[in-house]
Amino acid sequence: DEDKLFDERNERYSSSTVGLLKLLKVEQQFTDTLIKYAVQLGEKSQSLHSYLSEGGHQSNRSPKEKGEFISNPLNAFSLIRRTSEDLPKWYTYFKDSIKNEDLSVLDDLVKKVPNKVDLDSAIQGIQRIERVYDLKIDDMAQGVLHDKQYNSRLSYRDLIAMGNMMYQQGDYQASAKWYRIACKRELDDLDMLLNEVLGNPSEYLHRQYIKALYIHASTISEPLKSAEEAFITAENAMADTGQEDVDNLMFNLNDRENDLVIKIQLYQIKKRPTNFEIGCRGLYRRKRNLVCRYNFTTTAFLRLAPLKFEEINLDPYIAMYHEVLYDSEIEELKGQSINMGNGYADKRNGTEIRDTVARHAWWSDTSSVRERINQRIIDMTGFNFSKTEEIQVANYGLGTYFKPHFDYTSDGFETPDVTALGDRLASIIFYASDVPQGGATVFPDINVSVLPQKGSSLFWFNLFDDGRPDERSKHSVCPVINGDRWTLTKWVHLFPQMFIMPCQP
Ligand SMILES: O=C(O)CCC(=O)C(=O)O
Ligand SMILES: [Fe+2]
Repeated sequence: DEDKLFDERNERYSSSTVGLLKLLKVEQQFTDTLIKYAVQLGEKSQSLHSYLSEGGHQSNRSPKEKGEFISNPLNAFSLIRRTSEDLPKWYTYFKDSIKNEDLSVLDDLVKKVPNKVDLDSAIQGIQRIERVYDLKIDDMAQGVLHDKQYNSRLSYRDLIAMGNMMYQQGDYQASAKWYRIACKRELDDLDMLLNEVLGNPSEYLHRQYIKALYIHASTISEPLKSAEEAFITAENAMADTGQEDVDNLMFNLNDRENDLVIKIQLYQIKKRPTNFEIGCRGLYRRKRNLVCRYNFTTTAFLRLAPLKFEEINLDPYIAMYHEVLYDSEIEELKGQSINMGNGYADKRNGTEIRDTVARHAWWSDTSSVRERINQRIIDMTGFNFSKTEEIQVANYGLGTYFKPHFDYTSDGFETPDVTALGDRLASIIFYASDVPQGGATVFPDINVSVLPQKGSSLFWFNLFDDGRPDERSKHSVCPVINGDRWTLTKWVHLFPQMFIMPCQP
């Protein structure tokens, strides 16, 4: 299966809401089948019912409810975690318990569960949301995202999965935070029946929590000692510790007062935010002396239908056109965007697994909507290009983001469109959805941050008049906290604008 794991053409459910909705359907079909055969488990069927009564499993949602459900990263992560880890265990349990029934439906479904890369990306997504927006893991576990309480929370096993990954990555502080909440959750709802099917992670969790706490504490009290050394000490010490001692330690750690001290210490040290993160948090200072007006002048068409126009930044020039995409066009676009590919921000480097930014596609269907949108860009900007040119569509997923980058390609790597038409003079992003939380477009070097507004479009230059790259055009997409982020991207190439924007002598 290794090859399949590293094949970047494989769809990742986590990297788009389109993918997450597909996975929701797989889970639904799977659990429907389990329920159908549950009677034959007799008393054991209790465990299935208690599993399904946990948050998240809910049939009969409307399409709109499904969309909202999946737009919440906690639900999305929980879905990916339990389909990739739990469903295969249920599969085995049913196969072993019900011998004389045909369970071939499950044989096919179990092949569709998310693979390790997908689960890891989902975990990274949650971690990214936590880091970039400086959220508290304690809050997230309870369904609070950026001060907003949602009706969803992470399960005991979700929390352990987060802790394990942070431990693996050597972030013992974050790891201890996740494990700590998991230990509390365990005291609340211990479920023996479920442990029979899914395994009982309790002993392992306690040992991991103790190790993570120890390593984190020693990196603070002995800063000269490396985390590596502390890790080895902790692993060795724990290997020699009997279960009774672990239980005693846990009893102390769970004591209310001790736990409070641990919590305070775990949250004491914070990383300094990058300028990109400050932008994502909406903390840049407001710009002054900018205007909003109607643009009547670009083309003859606009004299009939003026556009609402907002200046975002003067130098380099960035502007926003409001209400330029109709809902009906957006719906048509989404309908045509089922088969999208993984989008990456980094160049491929051997077998390294790259972060997916989003699912995207060149909108290649030569529909009349695409021509209409291209014509609109021509009307808006006065630039010159064929209205049959392709447009890029993107749909973001669980905590996915686009690192700070340039759209011009002068720094070496060339794409076919650039070879044929010249470098990307300007970029135009149409926001095809509102994003309730997160997902801003940020220009970290000039302190500009723009929140997506459905139907509006953002415009900026990547090059100076004479075609030299303008480094201030560096931009990025903040991770989506909650929402379904859709965009259309249009690049305006240099060559066709030759007679519209003459170079300065
Ligand atoms: O979606 C955005 O806000 C920006 C996307 C972007 O930078 C790109 O596609 O190059
Ligand atoms: Fe870009």
